[in-house]
Amino acid sequence: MQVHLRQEFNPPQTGGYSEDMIPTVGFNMRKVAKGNVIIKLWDIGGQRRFRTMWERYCRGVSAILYVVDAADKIIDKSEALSKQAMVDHLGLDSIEDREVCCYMISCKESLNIDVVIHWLIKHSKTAK
Ligand SMILES: Nc1nc2c(ncn2[C@@H]2O[C@H](COP(=O)(O)OP(=O)(O)OP(=O)(O)O)[C@@H](O)[C@H]2O)c(=O)[nH]1
Ligand SMILES: [Mg+2]
Repeated sequence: MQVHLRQEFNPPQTGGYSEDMIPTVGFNMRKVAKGNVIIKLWDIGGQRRFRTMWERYCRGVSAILYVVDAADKIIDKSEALSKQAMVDHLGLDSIEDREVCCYMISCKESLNIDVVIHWLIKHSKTAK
């Protein structure tokens, strides 16, 4: 899943939505309210056949968020890749033209999700 964040000041959409545990086809868009900030998230399909459309969704966004399965091993499972191993595998230390950070998260355990949201808000264009 790729989440592209764009900060806006539109009112949030009301009403609930269902979360499907199926691969993303095309994209999903959600607006999430956090304090007085509205975060507009674009969830883009990660399958190879969708990757040509990624660039289109990156224009003008505040942040690009890659959710990487720790080499098919997930943080809430004992065999997960360590954070440093993940950073090394992705070559994140060599990126110099933009701010990059890596968090180990678990959607299942709601681990570090709030930290990621806080980072996104702090680094959004209009927040500076
Ligand atoms: N244990 C565990 N499983 C997870 C976690 N997050 C997602 N999963 C599982 O991983 C599988 C894939 O999750 P998705 O959210 O569909 O993956 P995705 O990256 O959005 O995939 P695409 O939509 O194809 O890009 C599902 O079976 C989820 O239940 C997590 O934090 N822990
Ligand atoms: Mg998905």
